[in-house]
Amino acid sequence: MMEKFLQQSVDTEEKFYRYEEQRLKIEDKRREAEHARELQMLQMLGQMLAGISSTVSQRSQSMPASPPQRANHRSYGDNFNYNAMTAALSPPIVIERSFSLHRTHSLKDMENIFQLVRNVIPPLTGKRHKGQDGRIGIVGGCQEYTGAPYFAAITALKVGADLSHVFCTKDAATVIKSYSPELIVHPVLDSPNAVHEVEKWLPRLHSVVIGPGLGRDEVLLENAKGIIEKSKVKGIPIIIDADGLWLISQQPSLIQGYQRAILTPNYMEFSRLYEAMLRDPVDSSDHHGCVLRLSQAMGNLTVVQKGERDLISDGEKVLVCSHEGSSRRCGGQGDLLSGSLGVLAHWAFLAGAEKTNGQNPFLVAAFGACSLTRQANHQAFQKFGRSMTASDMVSEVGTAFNKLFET
Ligand SMILES: NC(=O)C1=CN([C@@H]2O[C@H](COP(=O)(O)OP(=O)(O)OC[C@H]3O[C@@H](n4cnc5c(N)ncnc54)[C@H](O)[C@@H]3O)[C@@H](O)[C@H]2O)[C@@H](O)CC1
Ligand SMILES: Nc1ncnc2c1ncn2[C@@H]1O[C@H](COP(=O)(O)OP(=O)(O)OP(=O)(O)O)[C@@H](O)[C@H]1O
Repeated sequence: MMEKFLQQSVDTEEKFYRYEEQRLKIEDKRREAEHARELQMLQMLGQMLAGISSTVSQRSQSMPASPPQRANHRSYGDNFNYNAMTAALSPPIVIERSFSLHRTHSLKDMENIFQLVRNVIPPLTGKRHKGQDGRIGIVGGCQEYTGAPYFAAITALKVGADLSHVFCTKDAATVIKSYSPELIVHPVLDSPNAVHEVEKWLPRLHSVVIGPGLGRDEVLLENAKGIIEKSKVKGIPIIIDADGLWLISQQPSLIQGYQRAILTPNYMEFSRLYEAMLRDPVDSSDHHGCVLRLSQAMGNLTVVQKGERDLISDGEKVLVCSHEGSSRRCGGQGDLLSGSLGVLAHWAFLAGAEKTNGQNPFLVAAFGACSLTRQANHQAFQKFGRSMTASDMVSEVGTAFNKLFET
């Protein structure tokens, strides 16, 4: 009897989600019509953007041969019309963006690219229902690290996702739940059928963030690997951070060529990946070239090299985000970045290249997430100075978002 009831509940839930997906598609079409005029405006802005500050850089002499994945170039959106021939012949473009709200000369540039970010943000309307604005999964959280998945997951909610799931180990789950009643926490990551347990949820997730607080236990890394493989099969945007990047530096082929992936390495993670892929140490006199080459070697997926300036590349362009943050470098800031990127990547992917005026939607999403993280850092630092922690930044996410994107 109980089993029958449970089965019925599962069936009903499945129906609900199928219905919801249909609703989402209809809603998207409506939004597209609504935004047709905005698009026109954006096209004009895009032309200005191209004219203002694009500089063409030379292809690096030491650039490795293009990996075979370049044949699949630009597969981040089904409707994306990309001329692979043109891409193969054109030199990479480096777009410099040095953004500080206190430097008036850069305000115009900033406005242009921020407008592209704004354009992918779904409008808040009374017609949408729970789940439509994003269901994000965070894969990470173990005995040692419970803060990292929490920061990523709560940030996803504060940016505007409707539901935020954490897939973590059993002993991390109660701790993470106790931080926040808003999160949906699955204590499955160290279970014998972990991949299957997470796979069941994948049809309901719009993006997954793999790595915050994952740790380096071999069983957990193996499970993360299985989850990445299943997510790829479903075409879900994947953000890989922290220990997820450790896994990738051991087995790059796991994600190589999957252009719906975004890697967010910090200094150490970038060096590890770069050496694994390029068999050379990072050239500290050519940061742009390094991020460009790493993205190319990975098959043109998006790489966000975090640091004093965030360098974002898809192997063709390099965006630079040096939006003002602060000198405070407490742990957890990268988790805010990956959580916010989970949401923005979904929004940008859904909106497609049309809404981003032909720019790679994942570049636009990454730029938005970097700016947002740095703005939250800046605001929190204004209040707390040296005592600022990642939790203080989480509290600033809403106002930072409004300041940058809701104006
Ligand atoms: N509260 C939490 O639960 C937190 C957990 N975290 C997790 O901790 C795990 C390990 O992350 P780590 O970043 O420590 O791992 P890494 O092994 O990548 O870092 C190793 C060391 O490199 C150092 N390093 C970082 N940037 C550097 C730079 N620019 N120059 C020189 N050295 C540098 C770090 O201080 C660290 O000691 C991840 O799972 C991560 O998600 C972090 O996200 C921080 C917060
Ligand atoms: N020197 C710096 N100056 C200004 N901002 C920085 C600097 N270094 C990093 N950031 C910003 O901090 C954010 C997180 O980067 P960081 O290098 O701290 O990540 P991380 O080490 O992966 O974080 P975590 O502690 O969550 O693992 C990024 O948005 C980046 O822009």
